Amino acid sequence: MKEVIIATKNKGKAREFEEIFSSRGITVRTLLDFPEIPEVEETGTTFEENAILKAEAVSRALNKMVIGDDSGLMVDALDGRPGIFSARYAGEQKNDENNTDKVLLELQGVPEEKRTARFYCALAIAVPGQDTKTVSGTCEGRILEERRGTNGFGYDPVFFVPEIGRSMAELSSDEKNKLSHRANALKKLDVVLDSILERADKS
Ligand SMILES: O=c1[nH]c(=O)c2ncn([C@@H]3O[C@H](COP(=O)(O)OP(=O)(O)OP(=O)(O)O)[C@@H](O)[C@H]3O)c2[nH]1
Ligand SMILES: [Mg+2]
Repeated sequence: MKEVIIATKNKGKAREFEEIFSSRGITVRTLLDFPEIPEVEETGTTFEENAILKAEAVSRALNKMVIGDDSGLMVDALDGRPGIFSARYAGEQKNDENNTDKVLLELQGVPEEKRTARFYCALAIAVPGQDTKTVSGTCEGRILEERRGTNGFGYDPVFFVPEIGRSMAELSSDEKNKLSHRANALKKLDVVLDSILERADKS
């Protein structure tokens, strides 16, 4: 059985990785399956550094191949914020609801053409005894003035995808998984991942 471990506790991310990998016959496990692994501190200054921290810490703990995902929203009118702080943007009150409210508040009065933004996803793949590799993917869009749709997670309800004319939370999971920052990053990991999984299958 092919299996991939993702170093995440985020249920929204976990679901997307499961959706993407299940169509290829790969089972996904996440930190929700390994509650004994301690929290990894995200002390990096870039998405890539944080993805590496998560992937390597969990790979060391389990002695297995592990993928780390560090991702977030970058709003041009906010000089790229919330960026790597996307999950903790509302400080002590951090959660998807409050983080999104904070972005909407900060963008009050900013006209549509200046509300451009992108989602960014860095993935790190850590394999015992090998150098860790990173890839990244983006998805361009713009921040709406209010929420639209209930699918997805995080900032999805306020992230408008121009090429499709709907918010990310109005897309089905299949639609999101074709164009998201996470999907775009994963495409770049495919070749590496396939060869690792082939080898694991034979051993
Ligand atoms: O609307 C969204 N659609 C997405 O597709 C998406 N991907 C990331 N994000 C935001 O960025 C933070 C990641 O921060 P993050 O990489 O540190 O993850 P996290 O702390 O939630 O979990 P973990 O993987 O670290 O355990 C998340 O919490 C979200 O707020 C997204 N928002
Ligand atoms: Mg995190």
